Amino acid sequence: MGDDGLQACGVVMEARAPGKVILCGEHAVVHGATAVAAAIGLYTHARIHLLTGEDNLLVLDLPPFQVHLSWPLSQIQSVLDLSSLHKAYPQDVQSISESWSAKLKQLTDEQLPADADKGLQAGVVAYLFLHLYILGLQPTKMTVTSELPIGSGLGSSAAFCVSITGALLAAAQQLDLHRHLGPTEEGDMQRWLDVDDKDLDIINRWAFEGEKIIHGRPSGIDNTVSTFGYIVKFRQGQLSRIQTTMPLNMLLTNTKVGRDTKSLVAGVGARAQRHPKSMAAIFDAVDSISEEVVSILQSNSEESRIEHNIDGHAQSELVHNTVSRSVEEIKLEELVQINQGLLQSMGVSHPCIDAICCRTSKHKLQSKLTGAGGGGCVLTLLPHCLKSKAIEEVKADLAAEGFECFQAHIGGKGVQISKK
Ligand SMILES: Nc1ncnc2c1ncn2[C@@H]1O[C@H](COP(=O)(O)OP(=O)(O)OP(=O)(O)O)[C@@H](O)[C@H]1O
Ligand SMILES: C[C@@](O)(CCO)CC(=O)[O-]
Ligand SMILES: [Mg+2]
Repeated sequence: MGDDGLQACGVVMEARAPGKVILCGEHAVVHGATAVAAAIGLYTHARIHLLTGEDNLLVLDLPPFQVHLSWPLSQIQSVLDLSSLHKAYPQDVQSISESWSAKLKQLTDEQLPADADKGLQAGVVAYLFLHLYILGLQPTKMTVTSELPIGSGLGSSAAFCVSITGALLAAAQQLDLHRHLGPTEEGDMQRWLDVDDKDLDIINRWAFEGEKIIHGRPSGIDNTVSTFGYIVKFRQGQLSRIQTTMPLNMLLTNTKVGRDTKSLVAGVGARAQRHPKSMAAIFDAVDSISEEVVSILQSNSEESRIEHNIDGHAQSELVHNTVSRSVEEIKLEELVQINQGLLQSMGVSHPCIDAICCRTSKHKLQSKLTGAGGGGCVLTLLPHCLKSKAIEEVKADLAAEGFECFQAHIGGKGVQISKK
């Protein structure tokens, strides 16, 4: 018996799914443009315990929200028509119906405190939907914790959906898992298993259905990066992995201004309806930026990083604005600056985001919002030659303004599973 008095029957599965940064193309990607995103080394963990039949409950613990919810299975059965579930099986990905959406909201509202975070309801509805469709009415306890700031542009909603889906499919014994032989991450004693590619696709498709419940109109880029990991180019539901030898270092700064992706995406959609031609031109410009970023990342780096002087002597780096940069870094910085200008034109920047861009430009560094904007996080490109002392100065400058800065590993693996 656990601390909470529940009878776990010994099966525990855990999935971890990374957050992401969008290097370029957010919002425009919802309207068909190309975007480039990368997984970051900050994870959401979903741990599922199968409970014995004595505890006829679905239990959901969300420590970041200090929320503990539990539904008797009999209550769920009395509210929902579960006949559609008999036809469902995990490979057959389904969308939530209007009637299920209304009933799951009702089940959620009965449990959540009246003053609960407004975005939380959608997250809980997504959990109930994914649980009932993937694992059915099996009694379980799910605990979801996260290293990501929630609602800050680093893809917490996608990591939530991907990790829950991974844990549910693992508990349903629907995943082929591979032991990876590489070293475990420093200090991480847990053994993480990779998921077979065909199963990653199923995780991704269910997680997208969860994102739709939280976001309204997601492009699918966030769940795709969280599922597959690495650096990806994404356009109209299609992804291709970007291999690069270019060092991609960035500083992430959290404005700590709360916002939600759903209303920001809706706001850009409304602007596009009011000004279809002008906004289409902006989305086109973003598409060109993303294509250029892809070609820079994929350029034969060693060769093209060498810039030739007029007298024919090669110099490996250019001195641009006092810090040495490769030609690619200079181009990338310009594209980040242009993309941020276009995001401002879409109406998704914020005075705090603008203040961070302005602060970092005083250090000759370029920044843009990442994710949905309206607050949340800002990324700042760090040229590979920038000394750690200079990085500390930028961080101190931003901290003095009340902003929180951090660095994260870029381009790691996507969702993984651990069994106990
Ligand atoms: N650990 C978590 N526990 C419960 N719900 C979560 C968790 N992480 C994310 N969510 C859900 O996701 C919502 C936040 O998603 P939102 O899309 O607004 O921001 P984000 O995903 O962090 O940023 P972006 O979409 O710009 O990358 C929360 O309101 C909640 O519904
Ligand atoms: C704002 C957006 O483009 C990215 C959010 O991380 C929304 C989406 O693509 O789903
Ligand atoms: Mg999100």
